[in-house]
Amino acid sequence: MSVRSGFLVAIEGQSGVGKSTAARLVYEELQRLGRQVLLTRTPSPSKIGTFARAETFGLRGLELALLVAADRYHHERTVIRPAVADGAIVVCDRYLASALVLDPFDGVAPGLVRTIYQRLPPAGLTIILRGDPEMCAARIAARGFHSRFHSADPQVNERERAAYGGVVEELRRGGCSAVVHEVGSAAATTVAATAVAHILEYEECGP
Ligand SMILES: Nc1ncnc2c1ncn2[C@@H]1O[C@H](COP(=O)(O)OP(=O)(O)O)[C@@H](O)[C@H]1O
Ligand SMILES: Cc1cn([C@H]2C[C@H](O)[C@@H](COP(=O)(O)OP(=O)(O)O)O2)c(=O)[nH]c1=O
Repeated sequence: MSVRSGFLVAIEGQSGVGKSTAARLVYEELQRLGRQVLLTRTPSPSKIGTFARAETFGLRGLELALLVAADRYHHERTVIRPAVADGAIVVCDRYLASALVLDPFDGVAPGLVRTIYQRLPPAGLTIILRGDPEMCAARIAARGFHSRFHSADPQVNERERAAYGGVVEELRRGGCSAVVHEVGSAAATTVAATAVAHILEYEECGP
């Protein structure tokens, strides 16, 4: 049986659904299973990504979308691609789906977003976490706001939830395996265990 080695897994979904928490637990579990694994995120920890993250109140629309896109292209070329080539499973908190969802919310025409990202290599696997908007909004309120994209309004969160659902087929057409996981009221470790199961299944279906 052939097994994939070296691929990118994107963790996506509504604000507050638990992406960062799940990504960290997935990273730890894959390490425990003996995999070579890199945990990262976009906007990335690079200078461009750090600037983009810090400036969601100062920059908006196309300005911010292009900055975030520049960071994604740079991070893919300089960090993700080399790690994948080296055989690592790269777990990335937010990737293409976040742009497809968030940029239009910020007033960038959906067609333009697709054009901007035309040359970005797709993730091998995208795991979209979906949760109850009331629960996600309450978590954001409890965690605090550090971005213009964070809202404690469940209606805003519901819009995000719906928009992520709306890009699943498009990701698949782009060559990415995309799965949706409803987190319900599961503990973070349970959410991560499901994500790991998806990753191991994807790994087995290689190359
Ligand atoms: N399964 C879970 N159950 C309860 N709380 C969670 C769960 N996953 C994450 N959290 C908490 O919810 C908040 C948002 O999680 P986070 O991982 O930052 O979400 P995201 O990255 O999707 O915005 C954090 O305070 C985190 O500790
Ligand atoms: C326009 C745009 C913004 N962002 C913003 C929205 C997020 O608030 C921020 C990422 O910061 P992050 O701290 O990861 O947010 P969250 O806690 O919701 O995961 O970057 C993107 O990730 N992608 C985009 O395409």
